[in-house]
Amino acid sequence: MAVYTQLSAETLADLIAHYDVGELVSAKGIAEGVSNSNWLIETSGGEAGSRFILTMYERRIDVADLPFFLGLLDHLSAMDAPVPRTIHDRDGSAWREVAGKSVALIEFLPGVSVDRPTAAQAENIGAVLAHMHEAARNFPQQRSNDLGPDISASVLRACGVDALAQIDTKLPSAVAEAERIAGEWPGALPQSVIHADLFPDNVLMLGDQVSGLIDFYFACNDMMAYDLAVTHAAWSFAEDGRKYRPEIGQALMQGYQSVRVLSDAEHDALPLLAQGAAMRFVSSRAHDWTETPADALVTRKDPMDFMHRFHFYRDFGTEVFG
Ligand SMILES: Nc1ncnc2c1ncn2[C@@H]1O[C@H](COP(=O)(O)OP(=O)(O)OP(=O)(O)O)[C@@H](O)[C@H]1O
Ligand SMILES: N[C@@H](CCO)C(=O)O
Repeated sequence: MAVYTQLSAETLADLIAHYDVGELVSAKGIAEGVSNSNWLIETSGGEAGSRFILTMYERRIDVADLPFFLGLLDHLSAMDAPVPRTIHDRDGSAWREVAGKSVALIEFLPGVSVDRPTAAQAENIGAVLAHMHEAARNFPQQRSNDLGPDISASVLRACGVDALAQIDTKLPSAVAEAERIAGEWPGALPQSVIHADLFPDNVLMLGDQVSGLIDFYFACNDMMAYDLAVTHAAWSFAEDGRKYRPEIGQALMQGYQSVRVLSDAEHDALPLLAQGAAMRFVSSRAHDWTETPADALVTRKDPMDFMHRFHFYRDFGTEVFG
């Protein structure tokens, strides 16, 4: 389910008429995703092509952040990173208002999201992530990370021990662990703009090669090694989310370092950064779980998958990152 707002054919045709992309031919709602409404748009064609993604920003995203998110896509695509560029309307704007909400027309990229990555795919995603970090370094806009380790701890505290225990009796221990991580968090590792949510469903692939990085709506200025840790936590575990796949984790690290070699300080911080990355998803998933009724149309994501990953990094992180 990810079309929250119904738009009539006339409204969509009026909207598309503001862009130099030809006339609207078809618009199909996209089922994947939970945050925004998305449509696959086909037009009779223009310089920018004939297939696009139309995204309507529904919730969570602060409209004041759109210049950062959409400007970042344009910056990265101009640097040849595999990210969709935004299509600007005839007045030069990267977003418009429809039905009281902001919308953006975005380049359609080919490719599919993989459920079970191979080592070759993981190696390529590592290399593409490092290229993206390098390409984003001179992006002029700033956005702070509003889901850092302090926030994970305060979100978990706000959920409350009772609510956490109702999800799983082992979940309340996350509060003290999140506070410890926040207290030990490194301060001065190299930064760039990071994706911060590079899960397999946010990567499009053609064979072994990444054809698109999408969903930059958590992007922010933060430590590059933290983004690598997020990606490691998101990619290197089997389908049930809990069994480490060493060949994937190793290939990801190798791919990343084939483009950008980590400093000793970054390397030494990885076990802690990976614990913080896992805890970021424990906290947001626990928060969403307590806010979403069990019978809601949106499937709730299990915070315990990432609690297992957190334990793994806490107990074996030094070994895993060598
Ligand atoms: N530029 C693109 N090119 C091709 N397909 C895309 C593109 N952007 C999005 N999609 C498709 O639309 C789906 C939903 O997009 P996305 O993941 O950004 O949704 P969302 O609701 O904004 O985010 P979330 O995953 O956080 O809920 C993706 O799974 C992908 O199939
Ligand atoms: N990718 C995240 C959702 C966005 O915060 C998760 O799987 O929990």
